[in-house]
Amino acid sequence: MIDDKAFFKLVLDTTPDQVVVINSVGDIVYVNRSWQNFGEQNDCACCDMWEQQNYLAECEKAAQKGDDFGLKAFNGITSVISGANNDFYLEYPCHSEDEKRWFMMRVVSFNHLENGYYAISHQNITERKLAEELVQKQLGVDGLTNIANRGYFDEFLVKEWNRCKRLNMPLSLVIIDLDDFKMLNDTYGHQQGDTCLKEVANLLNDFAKRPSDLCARFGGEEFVLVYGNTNSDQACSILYSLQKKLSALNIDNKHSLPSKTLTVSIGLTTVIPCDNFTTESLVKEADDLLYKAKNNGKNQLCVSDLAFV
Ligand SMILES: Nc1nc2c(ncn2[C@@H]2O[C@H](COP(=O)(O)OP(=O)(O)OP(=O)(O)O)[C@@H](O)[C@H]2O)c(=O)[nH]1
Repeated sequence: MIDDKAFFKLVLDTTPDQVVVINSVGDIVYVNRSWQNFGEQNDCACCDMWEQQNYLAECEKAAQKGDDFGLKAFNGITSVISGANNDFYLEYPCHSEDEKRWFMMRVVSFNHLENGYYAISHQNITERKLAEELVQKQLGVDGLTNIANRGYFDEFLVKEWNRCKRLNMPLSLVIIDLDDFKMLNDTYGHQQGDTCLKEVANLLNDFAKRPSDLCARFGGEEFVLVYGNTNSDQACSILYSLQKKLSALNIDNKHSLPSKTLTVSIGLTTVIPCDNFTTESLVKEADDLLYKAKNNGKNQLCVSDLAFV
């Protein structure tokens, strides 16, 4: 039986997973070779000079900067240290400038010479996550917000267009763009920006309840709403209550000009589908109205009713 410290250290250095061991107050007491390599290649505070670092303090720092995953990691690790949980798993994004990456953190406790220790391993799960993203895309779901994606919207709009054309009913199309979203990203960080997009998407999705309605992410910080069998007045009244609910969310965007909290600009157009129009011209009209709203100072709704033209 081998009982040699150097031997086991070498064994731990063979794993591609980044392993770090902390004590019960979060001080790092051991890291393997993969951990050190990752730190050197990625400029990570916690991997560099690891002997002087406290893992929990690094998670807390990340959480204070608005990193949700930092907070989740902190809570998960402390739950294992306190004995509330036997172990803890967390899948989290760790994208670099030029590469999408995800990792799974796994925390397990063990005792050595009557002291409690916690082995935290980080496994690269990017391949699986990319495969999941691809499946989601094929299913028509936007990976970040979990609402419909652009591809699903394109198909839905054509179907709803044809149905409304057959039944001679109005169809309303709305394009919503978050105001000064770049500022929000720049002020609070990209991750906070992602959280904001998810919050807004959830809210908008609540305003697409009927089978003939759809809320989708059009791209970036733009969303679309389709309302079959809905005239301009009806769509406007939905959008006024949507604007109220959005402003009640009170999402900070302190450097934005229209307001210190997040606002949106909206283009709404309504048409009774016929051969004079196409789905493309409908989208273009809503987009033109959106840009009119932006140019008029943002935080407003611009409307055109083509149903009676
Ligand atoms: N966090 C995050 N940001 C995104 C995402 N998609 C697009 N963005 C950002 O959205 C910002 C859009 O910037 P702009 O097109 O200048 O628009 P804006 O700052 O909202 O300005 P206006 O439209 O004129 O009000 C860019 O900084 C993009 O990086 C995303 O998925 N997550």
